[in-house]
Amino acid sequence: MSTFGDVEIDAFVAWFTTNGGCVDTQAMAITQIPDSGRGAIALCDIPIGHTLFTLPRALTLSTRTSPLPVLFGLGAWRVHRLHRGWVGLILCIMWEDAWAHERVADSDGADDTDTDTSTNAKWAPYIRTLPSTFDTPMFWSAEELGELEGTAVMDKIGRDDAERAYWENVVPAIKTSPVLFPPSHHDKWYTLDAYHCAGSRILSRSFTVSRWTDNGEGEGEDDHEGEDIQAESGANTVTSLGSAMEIDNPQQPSHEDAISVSDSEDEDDEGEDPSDVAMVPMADLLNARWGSENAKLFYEPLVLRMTTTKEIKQGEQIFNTYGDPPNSDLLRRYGHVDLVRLDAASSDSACGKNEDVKMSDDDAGTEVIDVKSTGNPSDVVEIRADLVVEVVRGFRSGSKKQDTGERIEWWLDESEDDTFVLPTLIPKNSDSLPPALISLVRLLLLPTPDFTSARSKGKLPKGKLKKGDTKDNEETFKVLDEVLKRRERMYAGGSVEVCIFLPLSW
Ligand SMILES: C[S@@+](CC[C@H](N)C(=O)[O-])C[C@H]1O[C@@H](n2cnc3c(N)ncnc32)[C@H](O)[C@@H]1O
Repeated sequence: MSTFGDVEIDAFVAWFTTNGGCVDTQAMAITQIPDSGRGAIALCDIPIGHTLFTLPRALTLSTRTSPLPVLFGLGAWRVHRLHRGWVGLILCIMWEDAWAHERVADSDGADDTDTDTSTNAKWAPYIRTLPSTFDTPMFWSAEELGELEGTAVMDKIGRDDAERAYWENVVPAIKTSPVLFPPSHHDKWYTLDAYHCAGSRILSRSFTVSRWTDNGEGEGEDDHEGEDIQAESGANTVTSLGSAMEIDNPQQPSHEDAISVSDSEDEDDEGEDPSDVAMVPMADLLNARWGSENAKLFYEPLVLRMTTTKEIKQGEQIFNTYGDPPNSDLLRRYGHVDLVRLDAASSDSACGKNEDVKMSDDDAGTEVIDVKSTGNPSDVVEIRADLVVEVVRGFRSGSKKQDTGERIEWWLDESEDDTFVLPTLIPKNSDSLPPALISLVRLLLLPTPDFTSARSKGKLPKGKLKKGDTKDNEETFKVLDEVLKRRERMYAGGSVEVCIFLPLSW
């Protein structure tokens, strides 16, 4: 396979094919892509439905396939709570990393492929291709993070939770087994930095795949956006937003035990089975760009198959989807943002144009981009319900203020919306403000007798404005206007242009 002299990738491809993977080396190559690290390109025109590569399930790396949980002892694994969340897979990756590099050192610098395929360094050539530094906000200084104030990234970085799991679960676990985790490895391969690095590898590269069942359907496939079942029987798609599947690995008799490392009762808060999360070699070398997906990973009983979903011309990049998330998620998970041309004039539907954004030079010769005409069409503005409540409190007269608590309680019982999401690109002929937001504002503004009556009927105010120029509408608009202004002021990095259309009923 052409890798343009990338020796790490050459070793990886050799390992991949020796271990049952197949790549169409006439059709694709791995190369450096400007500003995106490595990526895959088409070596010839490739038709739709073409298999680019396949890999056996046993080549994916998860807590189901790694020998570590069994070697450590499944009971002890649970005692150290390594079966919850990502912490177990993080430890498996740190352990693979340690042995992938220490074994090379043991063999006087000569890479020993036989050793790599022995029990505890099976994924070594793959692990050596993975990044060990990241630009994601997890690694930003406090000052740099200040630039993200007001965005949805801030509440989702989760550094404190991650570090708690490291100190409470990982550190005590590695101290219990000097054979698996030699003390000489601790300061090099099991540091807090190494822990964050392994976590970031999972965040930016792991796949979520529904558990395989005999009838050819994945369990929980509705849990993940972007997973569509293909017409072809027995083929389900996998996205890089998620997890791994049941691994059939007859060479590892202990595997059945490993499955019990994590069962459905160990699902995390979002209902995901942590052992569904897996690293998928080769598939994770594909980059992504908004609206540009042209290949998808499908899972079949024995293999995972990367298949083209569009025609790809020679020289074009092969993109796998990350589900086209907003830039806040892209930055947090992958460390990059998507800037595509926004054609607001023809916004009948999502209106991004996915050609590359050209940069121009300013007077000082620095590359600049026109942020007004480029962006990510999936971007959103999140408005928390408590901001709405705060604004309404400022508007309401003293007598009405007393029952605000009751109104909020009723709202949460009935609608459960505590955050409202505004698209930054609004399709033509659609209401721009979320109906739930309008409903909440109207509820908070209702005169007390109307509130009492609405509650007795169990009917929240409608999520649209009344027809005509009523006082009710005027007040609702004042509140919405103030909410949007305050939300805008929360952004440290400047304002966001949100184009608000009046709801159709206005
Ligand atoms: C699944 S990996 C893809 C392979 C990766 N480029 C590599 O060199 O190993 C995802 C990472 O690739 C990079 N990436 C993917 N798509 C990108 C894009 N459109 N722009 C910039 N970086 C991108 C980001 O660093 C992201 O975390």
